[in-house]
Amino acid sequence: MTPVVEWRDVSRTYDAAPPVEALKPCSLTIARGDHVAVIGRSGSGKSTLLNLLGLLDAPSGGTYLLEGSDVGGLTEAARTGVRNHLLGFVFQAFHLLSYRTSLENVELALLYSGVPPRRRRDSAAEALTKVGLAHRLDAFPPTLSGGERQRVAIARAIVKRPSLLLCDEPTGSLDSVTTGTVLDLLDELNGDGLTVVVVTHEDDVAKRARRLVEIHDGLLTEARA
Ligand SMILES: Nc1ncnc2c1ncn2[C@@H]1O[C@H](COP(=O)(O)OP(=O)(O)OP(=O)(O)O)[C@@H](O)[C@H]1O
Repeated sequence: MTPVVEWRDVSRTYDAAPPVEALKPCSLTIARGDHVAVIGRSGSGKSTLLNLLGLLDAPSGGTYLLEGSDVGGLTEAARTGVRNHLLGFVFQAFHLLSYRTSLENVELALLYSGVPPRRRRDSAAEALTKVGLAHRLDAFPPTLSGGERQRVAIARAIVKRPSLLLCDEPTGSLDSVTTGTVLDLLDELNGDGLTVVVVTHEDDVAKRARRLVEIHDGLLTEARA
C-alpha cells in the first residue's frame, strides 16, 4: 500500500547569515494508520519538521511524496490546495472563532470544498458527535471548557476526512485530566484508521504513540518503532 508520507533525504536550511540547517537530510515513511510522536528539545527542529509535513513550508532538498504524489516542488498556491484537501491540523491554542458556534466553526472547514450547505451542516454535526459534543453544537467557544474547545478543533480537523492529522502540542493548554480525554480521543480516531502525527514535549503524550521519532539538532532518529 502507498504510504501516506514518504520522505527521501528531505532537508531544510534557513537562509540566514550564517545559514541554519534546521533539518538534516532525513528519510521517513509514515504508513496509513500510523500513530507517530515527534519529540525533541526546544530549537531541535520540531516546528520545521511539522511545517514541512504540513506543506506550510517547502524542503530545501530531497523528495516528499504525499499519498504517492511529489509535493516537494509545488508552488505555494498548489501546496495550499493539497494541504486543504489532505491534511488536518490541531494546534495547542485551538484557533476557534469565538463568535461562531461549534457547528459553524466545524462547517467553515468545508466552506471552500464545494460541499453543499446542507451536507456541510450534516458532516459538521457528525464530526462533533464523533468527538462527543453532539450536545454542544450551538455553543460558542468561550462557553466551552478547554478540553471541549480542543474537541471542536479536532472535529474541524477531521471533518474533511484528511489523510493525515498533524497535531502540534495538542494538550499543551490542558490540565492532566483533560489531557487524558483528548489523548483518548486521538487514540480512538487512530483506531478508526486515521494517521496521526503528534509533536510534543510531554512524555504522557509521546507514550500513547506507537512510533516515537526523536529530533536532535536537526537530526531525525527513530527512537521506538
Ligand atoms: N525562519 C528561520 N530562519 C532562521 N532560523 C530559523 C528559522 N526558523 C527556525 N530557525 C532555527 O531553526 C532551528 C529549529 O527551529 P524549530 O522552530 O524547528 O525548533 P523547535 O524544535 O520547534 O523549537 P521549539 O520547541 O522551541 O518550538 C532553531 O535553531 C531555530 O532558531
